[in-house]
Amino acid sequence: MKLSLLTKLRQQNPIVLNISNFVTVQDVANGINAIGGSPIMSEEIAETEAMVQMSRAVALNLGAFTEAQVAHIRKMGRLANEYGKPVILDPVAVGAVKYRLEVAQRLLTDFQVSVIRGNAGEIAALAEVDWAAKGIDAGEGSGDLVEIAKAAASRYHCVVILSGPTDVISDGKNVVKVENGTPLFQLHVGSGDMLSSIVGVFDAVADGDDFEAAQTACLVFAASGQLVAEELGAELPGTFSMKLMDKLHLVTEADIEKIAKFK
Ligand SMILES: Nc1ncnc2c1ncn2[C@@H]1O[C@H](COP(=O)(O)OP(=O)(O)O)[C@@H](O)[C@H]1O
Ligand SMILES: Cc1ncsc1CCOP(=O)(O)O
Ligand SMILES: [Mg+2]
Repeated sequence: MKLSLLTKLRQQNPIVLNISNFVTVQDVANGINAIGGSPIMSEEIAETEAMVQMSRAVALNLGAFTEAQVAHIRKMGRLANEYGKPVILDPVAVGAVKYRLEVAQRLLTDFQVSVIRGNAGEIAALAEVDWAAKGIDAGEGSGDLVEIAKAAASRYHCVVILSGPTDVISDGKNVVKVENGTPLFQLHVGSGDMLSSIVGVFDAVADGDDFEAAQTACLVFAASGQLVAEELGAELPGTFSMKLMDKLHLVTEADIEKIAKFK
């Protein structure tokens, strides 16, 4: 775990390029901004090369794409590989819709991703493990989360974050579990999307260490939410999302160290 990445990213304010979905785009942009990165979103394929060149990481969210956007996503992924920029993929609802899974799997053969971040239902689908995903949510399953994360990481040759009550992060061999968080995350649509793009901010300054970037982003994000929930002391999803943005901006390495729970 490399908490110093938090200070480093705030000093460097890296640009992170995003393909977002129309549901959570505002949260994702502000989440990147609040933690200390500089977000940019794009919907025009003609500007892809310039966008990738000026960015330090690329976060591709498959939350609500059209067929035309798949070509844009493919071009962005390939250019990111060409220019050596880390790519984060969020495979939203691939466990619930076969078409989405097929598109995600095709994209994963078109370019190399650095990190895949999804919930249990999404990562199980990519690893081809039986699981009953429910829409954008993890759903129900009985598989071993560590084995599922490891299998997906080995299969796609990247780091995998299987998020949930415990975040499981694996590079296919090594595994780290982050146990911080709050169930309030589940009451805010866009928590996962924010995390995926924030992984991009950490990876932008991690000098190629995707595994460290992924772990640290998970810890900072989950611990920030936990701190907000503890301060709130009540189940208030609207206030939670507002205060989460404040906390992402204000949280320090020392605040996180005090409550960090990982192994
Ligand atoms: N029940 C929970 N308890 C603690 N943290 C949680 C819980 N559910 C989700 N989280 C946290 O919420 C964030 C988003 O993860 P997740 O809900 O799995 O993504 P998605 O929104 O894509 O389904 C992660 O930081 C994760 O650790
Ligand atoms: C509701 C919804 N529908 C398509 S994408 C999306 C948002 C998913 O956000 P998250 O996975 O972060 O909860
Ligand atoms: Mg999600």
